[in-house]
Amino acid sequence: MKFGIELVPNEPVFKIAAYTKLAEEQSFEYAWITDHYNNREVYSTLSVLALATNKIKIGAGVTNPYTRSPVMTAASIASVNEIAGGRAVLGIGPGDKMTFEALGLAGEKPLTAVKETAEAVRELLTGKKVTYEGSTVKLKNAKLDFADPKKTGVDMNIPIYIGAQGPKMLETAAAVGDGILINGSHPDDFKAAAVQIQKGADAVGKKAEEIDVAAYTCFSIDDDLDKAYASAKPVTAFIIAGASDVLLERHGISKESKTEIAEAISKGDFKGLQTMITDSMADRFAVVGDFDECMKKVKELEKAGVTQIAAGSPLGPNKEKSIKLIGKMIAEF
Ligand SMILES: C[C@H](OP(=O)(O)OC[C@@H](O)[C@@H](O)[C@@H](O)Cn1c2nc(=O)[nH]c(=O)c-2cc2ccc(O)cc21)C(=O)N[C@@H](CCC(=O)N[C@@H](CCC(=O)O)C(=O)O)C(=O)O
Repeated sequence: MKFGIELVPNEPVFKIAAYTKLAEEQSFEYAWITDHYNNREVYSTLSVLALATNKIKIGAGVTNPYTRSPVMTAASIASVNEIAGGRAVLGIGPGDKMTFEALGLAGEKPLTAVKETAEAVRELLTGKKVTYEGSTVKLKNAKLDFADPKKTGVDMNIPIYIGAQGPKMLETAAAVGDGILINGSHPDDFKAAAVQIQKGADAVGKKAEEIDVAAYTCFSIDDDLDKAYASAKPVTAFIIAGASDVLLERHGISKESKTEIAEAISKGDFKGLQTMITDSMADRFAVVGDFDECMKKVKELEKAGVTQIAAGSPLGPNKEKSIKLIGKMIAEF
């Protein structure tokens, strides 16, 4: 099992770099930085992480085809890769529709846009001239002059992961991605995803087992169980409020509860959410508990086919303490 950490750049970049350095010292293999327009810019953040670390792989987890053109995504991740000495990874997803409204972006044809962006970026990273005639991506002799490994001495064959949850996006992800980042923390989510992953891999003659299936989890670990659950519940509330009907049904959450939770969020009633979100609800949408509890849940995710645990927000009531507890888990895994 590989372990990664998801960090949201809603704190100063040097703080994000300190968490990443600590994660590297705890033998985490990946650091994924989320990409939302309203947070610190992902590639600026990754450049600082590249300088602050020397082993951990670092990448966007995940960017999208709309707020940046594929060429700028390729140029940005290739630049980070050169600074990091070949440690960059790139996650591409359809983007968070809610944030697009503020930007006047429609986020059309998400499957096609993600597929074409991944294909175009992969071609651009060869450093060769690229002509790509897609329906959402059009390039004519575009070339990243510096991406030629003979010039930089850095392997630009950057692994491309796809952020995916819906069935068709999961199929697309399996077909075009080296890995998949799936927002989910419960084995049932990955048993369901396995069907689409197999279908998508079969469609292009890939072996499904070659795909790194990363659980992009809501993770909350602490010695104090109550504190771990209290820290997980607000994030669980946001997940439920944005969950599809399929996800709600899979985890036994009624549409009425979803509406109540969404209303409490919009009113900022985070105290009320602590009772509205029960521990068993949190268990469905988060890896939460003390060390033994979380170890047990991670092993259940491994049995469900997960090959990378990306420990995501909130990590726990005390981030540094949680990173060290997960480090202990990595050492004992
Ligand atoms: C588009 C959407 O795909 P989805 O995978 O469910 O998207 C939900 C999220 O994954 C998406 O919002 C991500 O960008 C969210 N996301 C992040 N979003 C962000 O904006 N920033 C992040 O940092 C971020 C991180 C992240 C990490 C992991 C992860 O799994 C998701 C993450 C969907 O609705 N898919 C459906 C329908 C797809 C569809 O629209 N099909 C149409 C269009 C076809 C076409 O595209 O041509 C059709 O079939 O006609 C499906 O997969 O079945």
